[in-house]
Amino acid sequence: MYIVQIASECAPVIKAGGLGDVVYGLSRELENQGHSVELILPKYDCMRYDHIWGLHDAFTNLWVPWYGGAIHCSVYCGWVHGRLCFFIEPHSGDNFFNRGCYYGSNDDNMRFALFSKAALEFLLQSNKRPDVIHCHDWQTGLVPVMLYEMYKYYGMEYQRVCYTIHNFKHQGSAGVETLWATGLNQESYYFQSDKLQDNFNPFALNFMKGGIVYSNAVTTVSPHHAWEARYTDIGYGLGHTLHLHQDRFTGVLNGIDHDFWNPETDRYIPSHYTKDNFEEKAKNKKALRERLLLQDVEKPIISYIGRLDEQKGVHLVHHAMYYALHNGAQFVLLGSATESSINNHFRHEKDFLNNNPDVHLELGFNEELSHLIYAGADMIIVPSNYEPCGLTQMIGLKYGTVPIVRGVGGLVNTVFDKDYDQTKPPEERNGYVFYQSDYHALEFSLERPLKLWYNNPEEFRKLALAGMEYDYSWNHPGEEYVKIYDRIRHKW
Ligand SMILES: Nc1ncnc2c1ncn2[C@@H]1O[C@H](COP(=O)(O)OP(=O)(O)O[C@H]2O[C@H](CO)[C@@H](O)[C@H](O)[C@H]2O)[C@@H](O)[C@H]1O
Repeated sequence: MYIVQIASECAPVIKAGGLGDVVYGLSRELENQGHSVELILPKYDCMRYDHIWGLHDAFTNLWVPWYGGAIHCSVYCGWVHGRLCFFIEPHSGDNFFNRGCYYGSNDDNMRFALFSKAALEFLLQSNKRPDVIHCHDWQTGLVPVMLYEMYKYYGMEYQRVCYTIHNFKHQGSAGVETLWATGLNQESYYFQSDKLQDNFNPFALNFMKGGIVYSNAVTTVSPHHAWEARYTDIGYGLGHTLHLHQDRFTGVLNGIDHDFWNPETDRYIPSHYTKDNFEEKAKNKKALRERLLLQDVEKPIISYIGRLDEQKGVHLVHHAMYYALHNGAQFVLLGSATESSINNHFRHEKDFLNNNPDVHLELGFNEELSHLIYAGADMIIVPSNYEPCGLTQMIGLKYGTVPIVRGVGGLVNTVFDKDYDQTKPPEERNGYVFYQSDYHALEFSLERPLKLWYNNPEEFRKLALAGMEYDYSWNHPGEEYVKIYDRIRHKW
C-alpha cells in the first residue's frame, strides 16, 4: 500500500510533543511491514535540520491557490532517520513557517490551512496518488474536507483518508476567511451543523470537526479515550459529532518506537541494560545525578517529563515534587510551558529550590536529557487531568522506571496497579494508579512505591522488571492501522 502522512510534526526533526513521536514511529512500522510511506511536513525555520539527511529541492514551482491569487512554494525532500519526508516552504510576506516556533501564533489556523492546501496541491501536481492519506490533529483537519469537496474533481477521486485525533482540546477554530482563502467558498454550505460549523459557536468553523465529518476513518490514540471522547466532556464538544460518525470512529493504542526508545541501544545514555542486567540502570542514575548536580545518596528518584499545562495536572506535579522532597526521595522535572503563568510559576520554583541537592527542574525542551531521565529515574509520574494515550508511561515501562499515573485515557489501557488491579495477576502488574485529582489520592499512590523502594527493594525491582516485559511497540498498532487502511481503501 502507498501511504502519505500529512502532519505538523515528525520526531525528531519537528517535535513539540507526542504527535511527533507517533507520526515517525507509525511510519517506520508501516514501512517495516512492507508498505511505502512518505511524509509531508511544513518547513519550519526552527526544526532540527541536523536530523535530516540529503535535503534537496524536490519541486520548485508549486503554486498554491490562495484567496484570488496563488502563493509560490518550494518543496524540499530529505530523509529523517530513514523516512522520506517532503517539506513545504511557502514564499510569502506572511512568513508562515519562519516564526522561530511551531505553534502559538494568532494566525495558526491560516498557517495550517495553507499547509493543508499546499500538501494536496503537491500531491496533485507531482502526480502522487496514495492509497491512503493519514492526517493528524486539527492542523490537517481541512485535508479531507478539501479532498472531498475539491480535489476529487481534479483527479484525486480514489484517495482515502484516515484522520487521527491526538488531543481534542485544540480543534482549530476559524472564521469565514479560511473558506475564501482556500477556495472552499460557499459560506452557507460549510456553516451547517453537519459540516464544519462549531458545535458551540455558530459563527466559527471547526477544523477538527471537518476532519471527523469528511474522513473515511477516524481514530483517537487509545480505546479508553475513544470511549471518554464520546461519553464525557473530554470530547470538548465533539462527542455528538463522534456519535453521529461512530461507525467510522475507533481507538487505537499508540506504540513507542523501540529503535529510539530502548535502554539496550539508546545512543543518549551511558550504560545500556536489559531485564537481564538491570543493575546497570544504577549507572545511569549516577550519571543523571552528576549531570543535574544532585547529591549521590540512597534515595529513589521520581521524575516528570512532559509539557507543563493544565492537561498534565500541573498542580499535582507541583505537589508530587514537595511530597517527594519531604518523604525521602529526589525529584527531577523536565518540562516546558507555553502559558506564561505556568512558566513563571515553575521558574519561581526553580529559583526557590536552586540550592536543594535533591531536586532539579529543567525548563525547556531537551530530547537528549529526556532519555537519560527515563534511564536514570526509579519512577515517573503522569498525574494528567486527561491523557488521550500518554507516551511517557510507556517509555518509562520500557526503561524499568515505574509509572505512577492517574487512571484516565490511555493510562488506563497501559498501567495496572500493583496492589489493586483486578484484571491482571500480581506478577503482571506494572505500576500505580490513582483516580481522583486531589492531593490525597496522589499521596496514597506515591507513598506505596516509596515504602516498597525502601522496605522491599527486591519487590520493587520485580515490579520494574514486570513493566519491562510489556510490549508497547508499534507492531500491534501498526497492524491495526493497516486493517483500517485496507477497510477504507476497498470502500467506494
Ligand atoms: N520538555 C521536554 N523535553 C524533551 N522531551 C519532552 C519534553 N516534554 C515532552 N517530551 C517528550 O514528548 C513526548 C510527550 O508525549 P505525551 O504522550 O505526553 O504527548 P502530548 O501530550 O504532547 O501529545 C498528545 O499526543 C500523544 C500522541 O498521540 C498522546 O500520547 C498524548 O496523550 C496527547 O496528549 C514524549 O516523547 C516525551 O518524552
